[in-house]
Amino acid sequence: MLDHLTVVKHPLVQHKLTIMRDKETSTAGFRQLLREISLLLAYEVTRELDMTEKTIETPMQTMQAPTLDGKKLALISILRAGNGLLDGILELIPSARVGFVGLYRDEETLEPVEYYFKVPEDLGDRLVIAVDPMLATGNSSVAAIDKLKEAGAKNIRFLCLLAAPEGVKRMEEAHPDVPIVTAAVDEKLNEHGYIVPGLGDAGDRMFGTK
Ligand SMILES: O=P(O)(O)OC[C@H]1O[C@H](OP(=O)(O)OP(=O)(O)O)[C@H](O)[C@@H]1O
Ligand SMILES: O=c1cc[nH]c(=O)[nH]1
Ligand SMILES: [Mg+2]
Repeated sequence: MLDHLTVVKHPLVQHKLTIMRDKETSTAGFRQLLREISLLLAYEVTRELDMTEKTIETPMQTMQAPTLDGKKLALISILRAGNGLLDGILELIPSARVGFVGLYRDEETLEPVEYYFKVPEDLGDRLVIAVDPMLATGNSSVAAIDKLKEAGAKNIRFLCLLAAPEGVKRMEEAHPDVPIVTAAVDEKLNEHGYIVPGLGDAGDRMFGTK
């Protein structure tokens, strides 16, 4: 089992995150860095996968070699910012199945509003990795994981870039069975529900919408 919370302290992750936080970093730079960092975070969130062995012929001899066991895993992007993590991880795990949960946060209530849901049918048979760069109040990720469980998912991990302590606590209470992997846990949320020091609105910075 992964720990309930894993903070990835790898120097490359921390260096790239610092550039992403910088408000002078361009949209193109932010998007590229998110892609790069997602590969490193994917390495951590895919620890402890079930393995088996198969017989192969190397050019030298026959051997029993390790290989991943079970069905292909399912990556679930929490739209829209989740797509920034998804693209990089798909380079590493090209055969993964992919689903989408469309949610946006009402700016007044901070409650998630759902607008789309499409996931692979047999989620219950797969390891499910839900991705969203930001875990702030936790309202969006808790709602997305509620929906994934309703759709049958049993073995879920959550990958984000940046978390607030409030969001980590909320996830621990609502979904204690879901390990979280993140690059950093920041100080707190501000009065508008934004992570501080944070990096601003991940979706807007990634897509240049503000
Ligand atoms: O933990 P929470 O308080 O729920 O906040 C986190 C959510 O907010 C952002 O999405 P946003 O609503 O801005 O939508 P977007 O991805 O379309 O920009 C972010 O990508 C998370 O989904
Ligand atoms: O700081 C925050 C909080 C929620 N969503 C974001 O994109 N950033
Ligand atoms: Mg946004």
